[in-house]
Amino acid sequence: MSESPYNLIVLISGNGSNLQALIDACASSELPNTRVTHVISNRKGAFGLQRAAKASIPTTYHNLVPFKRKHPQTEEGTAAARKEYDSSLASIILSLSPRPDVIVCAGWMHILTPEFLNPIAAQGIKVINLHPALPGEFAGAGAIERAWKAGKEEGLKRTGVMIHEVIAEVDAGEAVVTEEVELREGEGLEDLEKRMHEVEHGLIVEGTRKVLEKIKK
Ligand SMILES: Nc1nc2c(c(=O)[nH]1)N[C@@H](CN(C=O)c1ccc(C(=O)N[C@@H](CCC(=O)O)C(=O)O)cc1)CN2
Ligand SMILES: NCC(=O)N[C@@H]1O[C@H](COP(=O)([O-])[O-])[C@@H](O)[C@H]1O
Repeated sequence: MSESPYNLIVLISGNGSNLQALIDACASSELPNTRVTHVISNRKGAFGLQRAAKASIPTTYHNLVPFKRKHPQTEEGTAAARKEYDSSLASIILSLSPRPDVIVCAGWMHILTPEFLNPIAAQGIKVINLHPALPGEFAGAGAIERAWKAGKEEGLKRTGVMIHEVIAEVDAGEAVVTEEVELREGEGLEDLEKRMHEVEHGLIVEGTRKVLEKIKK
């Protein structure tokens, strides 16, 4: 990797354990010459914001409510609000210094619209996402529970985790790295979730490193 550091902006919505994995990797040799320069959450109470603050990483709470208030509470109004919200999110990110090399969705629980994706792509910034499923399976929210149920009810033998490029179609972007996770007969959902999160914490670092290795600084 080059002398000038690689800059990551991480989008979160919750606990931030995957954010923590990235922060720890930057502090070790796992992600050399790399730093998390900003963390953005769509939820004020996200514990990941506290993790960032503890690591002296600047944070932003990007609240959807002010955008919703400007539109009628209809399907169309909500869609318009989300587009304005996403456009604003892109403007916030593009106004930050240093400019990110990669934006990592680490439990970011909003579907990103082209109003976000297009201006970011225009600046040559990659967006990647951690998804607790394999390519083409269980797209969207609640993937772990859906796989667990498929194991119980349909005999599914394995699920997995992937880091993928983010495109408009949800969880359909090219996979950067994947790892299968076996489904164990009689295992409870919480135990599967624990095993999945352990895989996530390693894969988010490996996937970020793979993307950074392709960026020439
Ligand atoms: N355009 C894209 N946006 C996002 C992607 C993507 O691949 N393309 N990945 C997701 C992350 N994600 C799964 O990995 C995901 C998260 C949330 C949802 C979802 O249905 N969210 C609801 C709201 C849920 C909430 O606010 O509690 C919604 O957006 O209406 C789907 C997929 C990140 N975004
Ligand atoms: N569709 C994306 C998705 O469901 N992501 C899920 O959000 C969690 C975030 O945890 P964290 O806040 O502790 O990193 C991850 O564990 C992942 O399974």
